[in-house]
Amino acid sequence: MTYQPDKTQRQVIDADDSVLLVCGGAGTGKTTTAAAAVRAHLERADQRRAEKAEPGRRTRPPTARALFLSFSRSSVAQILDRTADVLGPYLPQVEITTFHAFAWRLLTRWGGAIGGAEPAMLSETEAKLFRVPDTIRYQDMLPRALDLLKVPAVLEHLRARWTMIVCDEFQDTDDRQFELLTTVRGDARLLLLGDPNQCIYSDLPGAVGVGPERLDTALDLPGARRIDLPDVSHRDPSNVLPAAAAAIRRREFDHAAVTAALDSGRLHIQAGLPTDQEADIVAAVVQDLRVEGHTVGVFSHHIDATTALSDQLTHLDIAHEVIGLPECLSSSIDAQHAMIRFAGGVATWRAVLQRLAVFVTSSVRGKQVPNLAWMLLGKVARPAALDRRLDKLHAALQAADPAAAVALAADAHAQLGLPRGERHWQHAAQLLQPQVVRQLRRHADPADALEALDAAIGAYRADLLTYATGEPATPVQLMGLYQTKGREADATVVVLRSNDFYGPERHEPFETGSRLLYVVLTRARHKTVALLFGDDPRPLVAPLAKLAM
Ligand SMILES: Nc1ncnc2c1ncn2[C@@H]1O[C@H](COP(=O)(O)OP(=O)(O)OP(=O)(O)O)[C@@H](O)[C@H]1O
Repeated sequence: MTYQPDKTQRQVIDADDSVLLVCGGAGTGKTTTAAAAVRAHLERADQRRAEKAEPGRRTRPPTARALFLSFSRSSVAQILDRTADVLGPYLPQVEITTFHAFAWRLLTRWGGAIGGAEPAMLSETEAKLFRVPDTIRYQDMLPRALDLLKVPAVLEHLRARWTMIVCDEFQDTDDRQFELLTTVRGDARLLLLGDPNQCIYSDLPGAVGVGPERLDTALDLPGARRIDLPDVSHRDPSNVLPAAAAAIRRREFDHAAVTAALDSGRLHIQAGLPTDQEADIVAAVVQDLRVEGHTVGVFSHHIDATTALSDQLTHLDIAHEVIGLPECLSSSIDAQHAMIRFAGGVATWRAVLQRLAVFVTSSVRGKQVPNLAWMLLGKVARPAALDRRLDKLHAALQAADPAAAVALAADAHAQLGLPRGERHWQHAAQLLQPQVVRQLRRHADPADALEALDAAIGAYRADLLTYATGEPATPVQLMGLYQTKGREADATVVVLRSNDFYGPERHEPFETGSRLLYVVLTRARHKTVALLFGDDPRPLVAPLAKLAM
């Protein structure tokens, strides 16, 4: 459907307030309208610029630019996808990024100003396995960026850069993100998009200051005004799914809106499903939805479940993408890259084993390092079969040149019999192959090619870890429940298991957990299938099981 703003959306687009808070339920058009408002702002700035460029004037004011800040890589990818048409020719004047990618960019560009060396990023998995001095972890980025903003020249430069800043999912900003936003802003207009009913990060560890009251903080800023979008979903204009999701958020499971959604088949619930057949059952549902011609979002709580399902879909030949496991993908790239470097004589075998250990650790969930990772690092005895497979890979790589090593590295997951993350490994191979070919073509000396490859991969890796890179749009996308914010698909499959952990809430009304359910149940344009595995559903979702067919 083409975007035709309604009356209230038009007010947002035409507004010129210094701080505008736009609130609305799921699918009411906050993000799309913000893109239209950015375009209108840039058009007005262009017009003023043209007026000032009268004959005789030597200098023109600089081109206006806008910054669009969001939380996750997945939201950024979808914002780009959904707003490209609305922004039209103004797209190049809009920087769309995540808070962490923004902080990382500041640190790499200006970090020297606060006395740091060129920063190197350490992933959470690497931090579990190795101690590396002078590295930055994900959670260090925002505090370090805020330190950097104390340098007057840096702040002055940034404040001159944007005349409008949009913050999507504003209800989930923590204290540091809010400080970053209000500090870099200078005189720029702020457009803040929020929905208190979608505040889902308040119980996450380290989420200081996250809560629906963040919206009041915005209204305390000088010149702030609030506009509420009408409670009409443009995602599902029948409003059947949003109304049912709203009733479920309020824990009114016997509400007429829920019954209507079930009777119309737009909401379909199955419960008591056998846990040991999860991947098969979900894959079959996805296959049926694809046959009906739907794009599908599959939401599940555990990374390990997502990875197993991904492997199952790969075997069924269903094209899909796993969203939000960037560490698993970046560590696949690193491990294969290390193998290519080993074949080129510039990395040790130990480096290959280290990178494999990081990959194995990042493909499982939880704090525990898997035994296989310790085996690869030589801290625990290896079974003879693993030793044999490693020796075979070692010999094959030693005999290969970098071009041949790419194929060996792509095959190494299967050859070594690694238990998880096959899809990521394949994806990494697809990304690496053209890079290696390009660098070998450009540089006659393979050593130069490998050096250029290092630089290209370093940049890509940082993008993945800061959620700056969007994923290709595939018809089936798998993601965690917390990554569903801002997303939409024709149909969604929500996988709920008896052993899922939905945070510290123990009793009704499950305020935060119910907001998560609301987000998850409002992503579909046409149909949502909820699949409950196991006989003992968590209290948060147990009433859904009672509604099962
Ligand atoms: N006026 C409109 N006319 C047609 N389509 C619209 C209109 N407003 C929004 N849409 C479409 O509705 C869908 C939901 O819009 P959008 O993602 O902007 O909503 P949102 O409020 O940001 O949602 P959420 O909070 O659930 O992420 C998008 O596909 C968007 O293109």
